[in-house]
Amino acid sequence: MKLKDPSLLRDKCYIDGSWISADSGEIFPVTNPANGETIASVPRMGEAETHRAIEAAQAAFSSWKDRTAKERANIVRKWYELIMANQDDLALLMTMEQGKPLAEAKGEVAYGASFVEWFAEECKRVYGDTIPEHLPGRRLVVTKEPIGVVAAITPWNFPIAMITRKCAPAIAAGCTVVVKPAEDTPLCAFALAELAHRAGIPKGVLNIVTGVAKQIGKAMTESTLVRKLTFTGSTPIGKLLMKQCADTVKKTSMELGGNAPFIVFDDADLDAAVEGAMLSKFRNAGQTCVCANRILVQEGVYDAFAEKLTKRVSELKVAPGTTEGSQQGPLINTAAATKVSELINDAVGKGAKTVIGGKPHDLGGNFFAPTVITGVTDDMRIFSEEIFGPVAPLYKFKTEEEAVRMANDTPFGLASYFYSRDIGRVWRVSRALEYGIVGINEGIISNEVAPFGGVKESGVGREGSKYGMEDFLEIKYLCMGGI
Ligand SMILES: NC(=O)C1=CN([C@@H]2O[C@H](COP(=O)(O)OP(=O)(O)OC[C@H]3O[C@@H](n4cnc5c(N)ncnc54)[C@H](OP(=O)(O)O)[C@@H]3O)[C@@H](O)[C@H]2O)C=CC1
Ligand SMILES: O=C(O)CCCC(=O)O
Repeated sequence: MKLKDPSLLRDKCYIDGSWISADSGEIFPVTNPANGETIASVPRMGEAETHRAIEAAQAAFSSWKDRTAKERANIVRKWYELIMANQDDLALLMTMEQGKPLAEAKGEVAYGASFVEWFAEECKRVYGDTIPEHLPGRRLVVTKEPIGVVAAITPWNFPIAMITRKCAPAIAAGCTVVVKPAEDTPLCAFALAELAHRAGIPKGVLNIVTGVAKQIGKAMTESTLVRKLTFTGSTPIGKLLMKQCADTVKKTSMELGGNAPFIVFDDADLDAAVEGAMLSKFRNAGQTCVCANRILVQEGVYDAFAEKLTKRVSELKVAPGTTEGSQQGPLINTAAATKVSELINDAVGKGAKTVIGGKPHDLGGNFFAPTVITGVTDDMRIFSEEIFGPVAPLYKFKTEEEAVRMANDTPFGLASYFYSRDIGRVWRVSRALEYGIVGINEGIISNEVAPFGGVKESGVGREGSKYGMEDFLEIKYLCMGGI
């Protein structure tokens, strides 16, 4: 891997401002999902090292929180500038360990950096309140304080943005953080730590620990020093971590699985809907929690939509992420490709029809052919499970009521999308969808200025936007008498 700045490729954990090996000296390999080759080996840490990282974060907390907001803002802003200055190297690291096409990886670096920029600005506006007194001679004041040591556990599908979306608000607010990145994508996390170090983020404020997920998660959740756990990943692990946090009553933020409906009504601009579906469905090879998971199309435009979508899907260039013009890289691992095949086979076995794709790509390995299947119904596994792959299943519906019922027929409630040009329907359906996010005539809803998060079993809390800061703050109420 040829980085412009080779020192961004780190293979040790970052604890208390130093690069550290596991106590045991054990390591595990990081592989390129496009060809299975080992890129680096990183420390296999466990409970003891995680507790030390938490202690370092606790030790750094009091002086970091006592800096003025402007001082913290300037340092975090510097971090943003360094991330953007190293966009090419970070993107290459990401493509090598995660697989997404280089152009998409560059986009994620900018997207990830946008949270750092936003929260550097936002931390100067953590305002409190005054409340009209309830009795004479009293003054009631509300202040907001950083919550303390934060533990963050992040997934492999956005190796930079999921870390910055958590760490930037936490650090800007005055918290200190211990991050456990996914085992598949630790190198981006280390590079972010290296840049944080160069930006002047003091030792102990940001720590990165890699290793045995269960042990690290145990140390993070049982520690009384950790006041908040923020997690992005699967719903079962999110539920497990929430349970583990109960004993020490930690505040939690959970960004969990989705099962996004993408509804196309008869009155939609069909070309716009196809473009929106391409973006929402095939971004990151379908491996996002906000990807369109069920495409519901009204009967009057079903065949036309299927035809137009299939044509666009046939044009997708599948290739290793480092190949010029690649639009879809490999899936993260063999298990992911196997699961996608199983969901398609189940649907086809129950009567669905593969229009294009439907099988592993000719490139072999973890590459999967971009797929459209029609005639999909709600008794198939694919209706209720997160696909996390490049498969567009098309369901047919007759009425608006039926579409809304199908859309809400899931325990998940993260992102939803619909295309319509009827203003009355736009308001009705927006209100009826039980989701944290609704994209209306829009396939990409993620950005740093808007609140990202779900309802039902998709999670708790919001990331990004002014609301994303609140999750790392505690309210303190001062009641002054004798005035
Ligand atoms: N909502 C979302 O954005 C995401 C959803 N998913 C969904 O989950 C499926 C499985 O993906 P997967 O990567 O296995 O998701 P996981 O939920 O298992 O992994 C997410 C993070 O949690 C960590 N983790 C796993 N088990 C524990 C534990 N017991 N204690 C503490 N941390 C733990 C992982 O570590 P490690 O990597 O070391 O195992 C990783 O850092 C996907 O196919 C997709 O459907 C996956 C990723 C993101
Ligand atoms: O899939 C996820 O893990 C959520 C990130 C997606 C996004 O920010 O758009």
